[in-house]
Amino acid sequence: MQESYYELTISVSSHHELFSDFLADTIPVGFEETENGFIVRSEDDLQTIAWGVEQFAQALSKALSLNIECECKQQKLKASDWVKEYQQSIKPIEIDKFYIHPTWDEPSTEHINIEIDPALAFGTGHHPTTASSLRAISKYVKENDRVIDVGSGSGILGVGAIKLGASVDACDTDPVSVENTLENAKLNGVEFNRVWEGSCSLANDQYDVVVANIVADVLTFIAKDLKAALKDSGVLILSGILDKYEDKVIKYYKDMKVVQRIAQEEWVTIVLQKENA
Ligand SMILES: C[S@@+](CC[C@H](N)C(=O)[O-])C[C@H]1O[C@@H](n2cnc3c(N)ncnc32)[C@H](O)[C@@H]1O
Repeated sequence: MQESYYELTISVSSHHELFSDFLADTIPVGFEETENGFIVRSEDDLQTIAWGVEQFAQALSKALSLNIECECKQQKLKASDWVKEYQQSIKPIEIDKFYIHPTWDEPSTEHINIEIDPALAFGTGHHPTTASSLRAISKYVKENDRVIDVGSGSGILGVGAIKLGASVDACDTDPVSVENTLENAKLNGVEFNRVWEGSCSLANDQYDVVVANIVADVLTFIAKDLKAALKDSGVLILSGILDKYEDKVIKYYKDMKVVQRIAQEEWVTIVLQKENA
């Protein structure tokens, strides 16, 4: 990593969108949009870009017969180790039976450890929806259970269930998440029974525990599939629900009984069973 980098701050008095299009079309690096302009950062000197932006502002002012003010200021800044700073911000977290720790931290001797590489994907256990799903898994998943993690993301929930002795399938509509699920399983020295790209409509089994930490709307769209994947005695864990949408989601599961509700911040996780279970 270089010891310093250049930061170009561009302020424009109007026509923000046209400047944004110009930058997107002409500069080889990304940029940040601010309230009155843009910030460009690069390890290379950005004077040429500053010159180009000023020329564009002049041409635009002329074409529109307006006075569009544009100021470009470049500074050379000392680079800090962003990766290290980010890593230090991710702390291990204890969730009931589980201890979720980044690869660079020591495991616990008293918990079931889940190792995570936060560079991989969503799902470090720090988000309330993941944390409360893990609480529910900790309580309801038993040894030899068949479990499916629908919307597996990093695979953290499925990995937790495998470590409790379950045989676990996982699926996600996002191919990158599918890869991350497999990578995190490897990192934790465990194996999923089956992992696929897509949703639980492609499951060819019924499960003792179905867990889906997705958003409220999706939980309503796939309600039928989630219920079909559940054994009669099974437990369905729904998470990713903002409390304001809880009633809306529950309407799609009114043939089931709520056996537990876990609220954390503005999020709720609902645990359901079939009425006759
Ligand atoms: C909020 S993340 C949860 C990740 C992980 N299970 C956790 O608890 O941290 C939701 C995941 O659901 C996936 N997803 C969205 N819609 C889906 C669907 N219909 N079926 C399966 N997965 C879906 C997304 O790609 C995303 O990876």
